[in-house]
Amino acid sequence: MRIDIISIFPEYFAPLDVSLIGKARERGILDVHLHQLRDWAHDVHRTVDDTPYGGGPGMVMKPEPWGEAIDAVLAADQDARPRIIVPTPSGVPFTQRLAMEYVAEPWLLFTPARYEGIDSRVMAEYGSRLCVDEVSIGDYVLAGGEAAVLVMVEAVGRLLPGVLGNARSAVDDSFAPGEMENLLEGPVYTKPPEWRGHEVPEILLSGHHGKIARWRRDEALRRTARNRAELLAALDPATLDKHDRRL
Ligand SMILES: N#Cc1c(-c2ccc3ccn(Cc4ccc(CN5CCCC5)cc4)c3c2)n[nH]c1N
Repeated sequence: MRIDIISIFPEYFAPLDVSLIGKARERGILDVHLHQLRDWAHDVHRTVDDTPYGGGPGMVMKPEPWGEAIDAVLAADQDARPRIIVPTPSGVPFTQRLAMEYVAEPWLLFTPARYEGIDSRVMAEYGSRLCVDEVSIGDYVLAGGEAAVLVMVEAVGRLLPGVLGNARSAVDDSFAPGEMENLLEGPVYTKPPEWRGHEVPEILLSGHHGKIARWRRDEALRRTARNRAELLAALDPATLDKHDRRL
């Protein structure tokens, strides 16, 4: 998978050099290209913003630098077309299901903005011939889109084949489509068996895999009911057997 990111703060993406994503890049599973938007702002001050038409707070990012920058990225591979992902507070929710859709794409182009966002003509220009998604990572307001790109790149990158390794499968994730979809993970434990008077639940030491699976599902249901009751309502009744309903 190729990922391009255009930003006025490319240094914001230093975290993509480390850990899971950094290793995936070293192994050639992921190919990340960072671009400084100001390289396509040709005035002496490398200006990328201006006042909003119609008045209103803040500044809006000018269309010209973005248009030239996106054209330059598209020219990198004229036989392919990236899916463009625009982080914005007014976008569709970014979910595990959307991450699974994105991991199937060979090429993603992220356009994190600052100020009050990008002149709307930019995505109108590319939306006529490319897939352009406006996406939000949550119902709170950030100062720009870079943090959202870090979140999305990690959520998508960890799903790439070979990134998580054999020890872990994304299929077991919370929110992953399937039986565990809409269920939060339950508690996890490791050695020692007793720590400051706190013991590991006996069932987990029993070696009885069927009972352990049932206990984990019960705990997942309890935590979901406690922290995200609305997700329980979305659970397919067929996946809730009589035992679950007892909880
Ligand atoms: N993903 C995601 C995001 C973002 C996000 C993503 C990208 C940018 C680019 C700039 N900002 C700052 C900003 C702040 C307020 C507004 C609303 N204004 C009211 C009047 C006109 C707009 C628009 C932008 C961004 C914020 N915030 N929260 C998320 N989940």
